[in-house]
Amino acid sequence: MITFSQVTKRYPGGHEALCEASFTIATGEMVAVTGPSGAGKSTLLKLIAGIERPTSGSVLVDGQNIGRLSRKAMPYWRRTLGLVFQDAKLLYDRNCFENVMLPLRISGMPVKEAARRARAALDKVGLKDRERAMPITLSGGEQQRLAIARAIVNRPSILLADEPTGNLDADYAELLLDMLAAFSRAGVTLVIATHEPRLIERLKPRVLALRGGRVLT
Ligand SMILES: Nc1ncnc2c1ncn2[C@@H]1O[C@H](COP(=O)(O)OP(=O)(O)OP(=O)(O)O)[C@@H](O)[C@H]1O
Repeated sequence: MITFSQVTKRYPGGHEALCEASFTIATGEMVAVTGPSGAGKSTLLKLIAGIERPTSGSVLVDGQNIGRLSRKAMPYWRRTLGLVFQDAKLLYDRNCFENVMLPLRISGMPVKEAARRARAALDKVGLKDRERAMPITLSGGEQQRLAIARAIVNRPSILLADEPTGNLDADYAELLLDMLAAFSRAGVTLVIATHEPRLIERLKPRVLALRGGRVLT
C-alpha cells in the first residue's frame, strides 16, 4: 500500500508543487493521476520513486518511509519499481538489448535467463529486431518503447509511468494500454500520470485529480 500523509513538496526557490496531499493506493490498484500541466503529477510520482523527498509529510510504501531512505538504500528501492519517465535515462553507449538486460544483471540474474527475459521484453514492445541498434538511432517513440521494456523486465510490483503514451503513435499507444491492463490483472500496482482520455476510457482506473498541487479526488 502507498500512503501519502499531508505531503507538501516545495522545490528550492519555487512554490508548492504538491500541497498537503493525503491519499492511499492499495496494492494492485490502478490509479491515473490527472490534472493540467504543472499540477504536480510528475512530482507525485517522483516522491514515490524517491527521486524527490517531501518538504513535509510522509510517503510510506508498505510501511517503509521513502522520504527517509538513506542514499545507500535508494538504489535497492528503485530496483523494485518499474519507472517509465519522460527523461528515459537510456544508456546511449549500449545497444537496446544491453539496456534492457542491465537491470537484470545488476540484480544478479544469470546471463542466460537475463538474455531470455530481455528478448521477451523487447518482443513485447515490438523492438525484437532492433536489439543490436543503439538507442540514439531510434525514433522518439521507439526510445519510449525501449524505456518501457526496461521498466517491465524486472517484473516490478509497482509500475510508475509519466505520460507513457506521450511519444507513441496510435498503434503502440493501444499496445501499451493492453500491456498496462495485463499488468493490472497480474496484480501490479500502477500509478500513471496521464492526459490521455483513451487510457481512462479503456482501463477505467481510479482517477486522482490534481489542481495546483492539491488533490481534488
Ligand atoms: N526540479 C524542479 N525545480 C523547481 N521547480 C520544479 C521542479 N520540478 C517541478 N517544478 C515545478 O513544480 C510544479 C509541478 O510540476 P510537475 O512537473 O510535478 O507538474 P506536472 O503536473 O507533472 O506537469 P506536466 O503535465 O507539465 O508534466 C510546476 O510549477 C513546476 O514548474
